[in-house]
Amino acid sequence: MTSYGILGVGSIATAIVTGLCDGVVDPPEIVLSPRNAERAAELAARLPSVRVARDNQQVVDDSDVVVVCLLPIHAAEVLGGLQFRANHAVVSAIAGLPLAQLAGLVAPATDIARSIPLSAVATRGSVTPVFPATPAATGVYDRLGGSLEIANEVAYESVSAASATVAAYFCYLGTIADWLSGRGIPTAAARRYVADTFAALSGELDSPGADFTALAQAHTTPGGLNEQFARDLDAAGTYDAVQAGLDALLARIAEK
Ligand SMILES: NC(=O)C1=CN([C@@H]2O[C@H](COP(=O)(O)OP(=O)(O)OC[C@H]3O[C@@H](n4cnc5c(N)ncnc54)[C@H](OP(=O)(O)O)[C@@H]3O)[C@@H](O)[C@H]2O)C=CC1
Ligand SMILES: O=C(O)[C@@H]1CCC=N1
Repeated sequence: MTSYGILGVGSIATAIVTGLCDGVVDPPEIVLSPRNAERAAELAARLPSVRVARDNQQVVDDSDVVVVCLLPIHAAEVLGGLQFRANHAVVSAIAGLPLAQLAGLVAPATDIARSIPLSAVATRGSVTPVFPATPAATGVYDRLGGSLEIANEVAYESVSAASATVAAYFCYLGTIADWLSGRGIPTAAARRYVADTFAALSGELDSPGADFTALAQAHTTPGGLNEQFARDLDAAGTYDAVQAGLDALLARIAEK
């Protein structure tokens, strides 16, 4: 079975390792980089097929597929200091690091893919965009809820921008909950109400075609409150700001 090495054991690596191993009958062997020792040790203690390497080079030496979960600011320094083999496969989760730059850092390895995992891979509950769809990349993510092949790197970068809208989504929900608690609803109850409301609605996203206009329409009582709120946000430029923010993300991602 393919053995995996993970460089950078933070949030997304924890989700990937958990999804690959937790509750899995025949989990893969995984070796973790030692930095963030507490997190790595916790994973190794909890998951029998996971161990912690003595250094980053041992992660690379002991694995067939190296999954890179480093922060962008650390990538060049860390990867540039490691010796890869020509037969290594590399799967990067680093946002904004293009294939051409990765290739320079992991040479002589040439089997390289980029990917955009979300934390729901921990429960094998989300599909991960990959480019290109190398067997190593689809091999990892097909164990974690599926992989979505993106046609080219330009399109991949747009998907990468779109994937970075999650924190703002929670800020939106938090604003509603805070507004409620500011009006006397106990904070815990306000948060619970907002969370339950949107958790219940998330089932509607499974509708065929995920037509967001139709979904909005289905919740718009003519002359009603939803209609007013959506119109007010539109008039305030909220949706234009979403588009502008996405444009700015893409510009940052595409800046080499
Ligand atoms: N979080 C997410 O939802 C997603 C993240 N990504 C990408 O994944 C990457 C990691 O993000 P995330 O997990 O959130 O970040 P984290 O900061 O949680 O994880 C990065 C980890 O790298 C470790 N690290 C730093 N220097 C070294 C080194 N020299 N050798 C080995 N490990 C090192 C850090 O250790 P220490 O804490 O000790 O500094 C930290 O544990 C980023 O490039 C991000 O763009 C992509 C998709 C989603
Ligand atoms: O916010 C970030 O930078 C990373 C990339 C996509 C999701 N999280």
